[in-house]
Amino acid sequence: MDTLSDAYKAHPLDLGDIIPIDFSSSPAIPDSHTWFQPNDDHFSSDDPASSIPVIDLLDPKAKELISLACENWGAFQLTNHGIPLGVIQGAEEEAERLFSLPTEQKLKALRTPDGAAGYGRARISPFFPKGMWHEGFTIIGSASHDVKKIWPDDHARFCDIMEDYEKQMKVLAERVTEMLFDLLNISEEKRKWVGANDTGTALQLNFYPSCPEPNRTMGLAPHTDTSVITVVQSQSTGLQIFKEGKGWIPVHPHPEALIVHLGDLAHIMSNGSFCSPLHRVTLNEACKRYSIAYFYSPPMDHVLSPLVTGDVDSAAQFRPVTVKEYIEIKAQHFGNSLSLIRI
Ligand SMILES: O=C(O)CCC(=O)C(=O)O
Ligand SMILES: [Fe+2]
Repeated sequence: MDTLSDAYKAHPLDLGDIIPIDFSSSPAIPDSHTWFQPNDDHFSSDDPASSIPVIDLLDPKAKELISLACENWGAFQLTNHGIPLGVIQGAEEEAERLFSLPTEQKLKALRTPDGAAGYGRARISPFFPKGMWHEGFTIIGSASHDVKKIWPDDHARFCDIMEDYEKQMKVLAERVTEMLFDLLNISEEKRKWVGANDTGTALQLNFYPSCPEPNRTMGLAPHTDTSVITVVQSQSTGLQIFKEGKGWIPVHPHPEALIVHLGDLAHIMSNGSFCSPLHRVTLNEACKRYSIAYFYSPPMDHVLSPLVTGDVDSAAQFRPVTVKEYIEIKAQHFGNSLSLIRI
């Protein structure tokens, strides 16, 4: 069975697109990381009332509210999600412990040019002319192979905490995915993979160092996720979601919520009725920011075919593709990928 790592093998990156700069020794923004000039107007105004909805998973109307959020935003914040606070905080503390290490130590676990797991720049970096104020660490399956290189004698704590975090995220992701599939009337046959052990999951730890001139650079550049759903934890502001006609809308993290985004695979499966939102991360002068994203997708050989109802209007918008094929298209064509499979 192919894995997520196999899907990336055909598109190796340059080392320059993998190695982050040493942010601790960058008192100013270097030209390589300058996205905007001081007077550029690129941040939208902030109206907290018109951001993504906060939905209580135990609300009897949760399914309907999720349906509306998926149509309007492709994202929502979820409370009463069942993941203990200790698990969330424990994972964030381990992410912080890892990213606080000296650069030489983190570079021991640098991602290989054709690999998907390990330490490095965001995988979307080659599609942008400028670097991002960000470091990432990707875990696919067990973290121990990479973490042993960083902490030869002390990797068990990190690995155990991340493994437990992933297990709990999987249960939540399955629950939310089943709700989405109920809403879309997806058949038993097409949802058999939910709950299986060979799903295409990945855990992405993100670190955004504090930044001397936050308005001139970028934390994470605009992108859509490839997953069916992504569950993100972060207690800090910075995430923004693009809303057609309104611009970039900040997400104000609810202290007890996790953020759920739909990815391109959900957009394809729903035949475009649910959207995979463009999102980005901005920076802060005073605070560092951490986030952990759990990507949940079907197995690589699963065929995605858009849901088509009996309506004349609902002819399939996308040709059928396997998950692996779509990930390979995205690794090469990034933001144009959906249009490349459009019928
Ligand atoms: O840091 C965040 O809040 C979002 C991270 C994200 O979008 C990603 O890892 O794909
Ligand atoms: Fe994302």
